This record gives sequence, structure tokens and C-alpha cells, in this order.
Amino acid sequence: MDANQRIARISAHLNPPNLDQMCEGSGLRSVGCRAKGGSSGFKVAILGAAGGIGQPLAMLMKMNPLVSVLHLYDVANAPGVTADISHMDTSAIVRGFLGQPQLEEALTGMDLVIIPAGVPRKPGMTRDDLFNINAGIVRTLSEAIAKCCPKAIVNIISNPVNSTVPIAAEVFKKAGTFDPKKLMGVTMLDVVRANTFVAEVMSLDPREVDVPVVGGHAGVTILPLLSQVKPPCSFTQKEIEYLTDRIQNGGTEVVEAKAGTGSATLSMAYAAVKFADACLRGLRGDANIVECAFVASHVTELPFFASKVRLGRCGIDEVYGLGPLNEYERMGLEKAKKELAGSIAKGVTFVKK
Ligand SMILES: NC(=O)C1=CN([C@@H]2O[C@H](COP(=O)(O)OP(=O)(O)OC[C@H]3O[C@@H](n4cnc5c(N)ncnc54)[C@H](O)[C@@H]3O)[C@@H](O)[C@H]2O)C=CC1
Ligand SMILES: O=C([O-])CC(=O)C(=O)O
Repeated sequence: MDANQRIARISAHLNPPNLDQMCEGSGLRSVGCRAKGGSSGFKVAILGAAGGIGQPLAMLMKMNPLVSVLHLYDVANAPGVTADISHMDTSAIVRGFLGQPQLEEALTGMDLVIIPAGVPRKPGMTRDDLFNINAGIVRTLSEAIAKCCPKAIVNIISNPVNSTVPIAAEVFKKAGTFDPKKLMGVTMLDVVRANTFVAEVMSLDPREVDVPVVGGHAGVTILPLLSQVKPPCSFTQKEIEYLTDRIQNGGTEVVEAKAGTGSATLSMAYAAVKFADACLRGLRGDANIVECAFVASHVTELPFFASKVRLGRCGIDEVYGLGPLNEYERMGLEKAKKELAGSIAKGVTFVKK
């Protein structure tokens, strides 16, 4: 092969048709696809990849050796983010997809789909205030998943998670593709925060702390089980109240500090990658991968609930019960269930109506 042929071969890889289309009129040269690479691994799509969470999430997934192909989809700015990320010298092949016409191509063949698409909170808003915009976004994306990669594992980050997960489930049920083992609401940030705050109080290394956080992902539905912390810790009642309040309001703490410019993005990307990596290790067949997530559940009378789950080759292999709760946690559980019931029903009704 002479030099001209080699350059022609590389150019062909750099200009897949979808990138040409998405760069049309943008003034951007089509870039974003490596000529080679793609070690054996998993195919991952991020929907909402150009957003505050999506960008660092895309960067961290590009660094994950379990990922062979990374599809970055957004309704805006996907070409720029794709061009940028694709220059990282890690093995995953990166492709970008812009706008609804390219959604199906973005999803076809994916093993894992991560969804951080949708609007974030501003100070004074609850996560439920995002429902009107984000419910429709998650419904549309879920319809495309049901059509193009019905067997993929789906990680939903878009808020309100307590409603968006039931929305995705209803869409999949309608399409006849619902598999409760494959749909997970990402509550990992609650665990990450809980580990950090407990470590601060107990003067421990946060990497050694493991706090189960169950229930859901909004206010009182976020229920840290401080009686089950590893390593075993003995807290005063004052510490329990401080920690529970800080963990439940960690998102609001960031929203207020960002003062109208958004909510947690960097810690969320970190948490999303931690969870996605656990899903991929499960898919690979690693043993004993246990994380908390908001999933279809029989742990309580509610159809969805966050608790520890064991991840395996088919998604969720086992949903664990709550274990022994103390009186404070039992009271918290009742409050959490009351609010969760309404949020779940709101999501289900949105799709059924
Ligand atoms: N589960 C959790 O623990 C957390 C969830 N979140 C939620 O994640 C979501 C995203 O937050 P940010 O990244 O900060 O917001 P952002 O506004 O920075 O980014 C959202 C991205 O979604 C894209 N988007 C909008 N409609 C879309 C559609 N139909 N299809 C594909 N992409 C679409 C936008 O173009 C944008 O790039 C919010 O709903 C936020 O509340 C945020 C932090 C933690
Ligand atoms: O608080 C928000 O709106 C974003 C979020 O879910 C979190 O940071 O936990």
C-alpha cells in the first residue's frame, strides 16, 4: 500500500457518513473516528453527551478499557464534543450523532445506554419541577432504545429519577421489550456523597467507606442506612441527623452553590462512570458486583425502589432486601415510600394517558 492509499484509508475512517452529515454547515471538519482500535469490549452510548454531565462522562468512558465503541448523541454540540474526545489516545472508537434523525444509528448495537439528557435544576426548584420537560425527553429516547437496542442495559440519570425510570419501564412494556434486569436509575451519587460525608465525620478514607443508600433519588426518598455502614461505625443521634440531612440535600447544596448555572455535573459524571463500570464488569462476568440503584423491585410494596443489586451478565442478577433497620430508619422508610409512590404513579400515568 503506498502513501496515498494509506491516507485515503485513514480519511475514509475519519469521515463516516454520519459525521459528514452532522458537520454539514457547522464549519467543522468531520473528525471523531479512529482509524483503528476497538479492542474487544462493550459498545456504550451516551444520550445527552454534550451537557454538563455528558461531557465529563464521555471523557471518563473514553478512558475505560472495557469500552470499545463510544457513541455520543445530543441535540446540540455533539460534533465538537466528539472531535475533542476522539483525540484521546485510548482504544475506544468514538462516533458522534446529532439530533433526532441520527438517534437510531446512535443506538443500534449498543450494550449499555447512559442517559443524562434533560434540563437541570435552578435554586428553589425541586427535581419534580423538571418533570414537564424531562419526562418527554426520556420517553422519546426510551422509544428509540426499545426499537434499536432492546437488550441493552439502560442507566437513567435524567431527573426526576423517581419518575423517569417508571416512564422508561412503561415505554418498554408498551413496546414488549421490558426486562426489569436491564433498567436502572442511577442513584450512585447519593452513595458517593454518603461515603464522603461519613468519612469526614469519622476521619476515615472515603475509599474504605461503604454506605447503602436506598429508596429513591429526591429529598426524603434518599434514605442512607447508617446502621449498616462498613466499616461498622457508631454515630451519635446528632451525627445521624446531620449526615441524613446532608446526604438527602447534597444535590440542593450544589444547586445553590452553582447559583443558577446548573446542578452537580462533575461528581455526577464520576458517580455515573463508577456505576457504568460496575454494569460492564457484570456483563463481562465478574463476580460479586454489588451497587445501589433504583430498579423494579419487590423489596417493598412499591414497584420501584433503590436498594443494593448484584450485577451480572444479564444486568441485575439479584435485588437485595433492606436488612435490619433501626427505628430512625424505619420512620425514614415510611416517609420515603409515601413520596415515592406519588412520583412513580406520575411517571406511569404520563405514558399511559
Ligand atoms: N441521577 C442523578 O444523581 C443526577 C441527575 N442529574 C440530572 O441529569 C440531567 C442533566 O443534567 P446536566 O448535564 O447538568 O444538564 P445540561 O443542561 O448541562 O445537559 C443536558 C444535555 O441534554 C441535552 N438534551 C436535551 N434534550 C435532549 C434530547 N431530547 N436528546 C438528547 N439530548 C438532549 C442538552 O442538549 C444538553 O447537552 C438533569 O435532568 C439533572 O437533573 C444531575 C445530577 C445528578
Ligand atoms: O440536585 C439535582 O438537581 C441534581 C441531582 O439529582 C443531584 O445532584 O443529586
